[in-house]
Amino acid sequence: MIIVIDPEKNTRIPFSRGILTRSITTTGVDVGIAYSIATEIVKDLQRKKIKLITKEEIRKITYEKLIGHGLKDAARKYLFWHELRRLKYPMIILIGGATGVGKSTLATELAFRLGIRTVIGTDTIREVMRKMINKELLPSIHTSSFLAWKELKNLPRNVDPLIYGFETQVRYTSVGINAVIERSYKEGFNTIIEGIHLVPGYVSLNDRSFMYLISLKSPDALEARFYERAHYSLRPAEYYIKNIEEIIHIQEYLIKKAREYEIPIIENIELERSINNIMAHLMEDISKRLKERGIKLKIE
Ligand SMILES: Nc1ncnc2c1ncn2[C@@H]1O[C@H](COP(=O)(O)OP(=O)(O)O)[C@@H](O)[C@H]1O
Ligand SMILES: O=C(O)[C@@H](COP(=O)(O)O)OP(=O)(O)O
Repeated sequence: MIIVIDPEKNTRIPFSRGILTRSITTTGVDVGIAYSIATEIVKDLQRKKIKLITKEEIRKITYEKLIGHGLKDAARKYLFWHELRRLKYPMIILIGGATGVGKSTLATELAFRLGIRTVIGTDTIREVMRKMINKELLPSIHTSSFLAWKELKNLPRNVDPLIYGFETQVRYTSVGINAVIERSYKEGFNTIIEGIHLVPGYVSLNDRSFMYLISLKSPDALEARFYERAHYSLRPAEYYIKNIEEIIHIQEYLIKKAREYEIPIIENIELERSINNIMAHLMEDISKRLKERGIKLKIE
């Protein structure tokens, strides 16, 4: 067995090909290729009869292996994410978008790639609020976001009822969301929050938060996602398809808001591409913020 030592933390853990594969996938390299590179590294270590290795040495070997495979860009990205981990740079990643566009799928995959352990859905935050504030007191949070308008009495004149109802639910849910953001910020831990209630202008952004809006413009593709989701969850596709016009109208509103607040919009057609797109944005955004703070990464 090969043991990995971390002289800084004074820890010893068994070498895991899975962990190494995951760290290589942060660069956007296909998981199959990442696995075979990790396997090559293991074989090299075994051939050289290495029993103890430091994390720093693994980093160097992996970087060189990526270069050796002609993956120069991936090698640079690999070093970037490792440097960031060393800097202990906390991130709050916010993934917004209409229902069914793929937010929770992307958030889970992103968490896996970045080794982030906390993923919170705004649906869960809304659910907690529902238990605390009953339907009579706050009807707008006790239904789906696209039906909230039906719960409101005395709708103001000259407003779009659907958007007014949606914004009302968002305004209340944002109280809980912003509390989670503040807590993550204060504690300095990595968090991913995903959900329809993350709306620019309502969600509080700070120097550690990175927001992206996920879209899926084709109604047919969105419909297919609802059927796909119904295979493994109890959320019936028909319920969402019946309301698809409202859902698409909310998506248009979210896209408008994202443009207004300069939030990157990621069209989620293919999962792998969307993830790589978000990772590329993140890398660029983080580098920019580090530069503004006068922090230089070793790789630059
Ligand atoms: N890029 C994608 N390509 C194909 N299917 C996807 C993609 N992203 C998500 N899905 C599927 O679409 C469905 C809805 O995704 P989900 O993550 O639950 O959406 P949301 O959290 O935005 O409501 C899920 O069954 C998911 O597996
Ligand atoms: O309110 C809404 O529009 C959806 C959002 O959920 P996501 O699909 O965005 O997670 O919640 P639901 O009514 O299905 O509990």
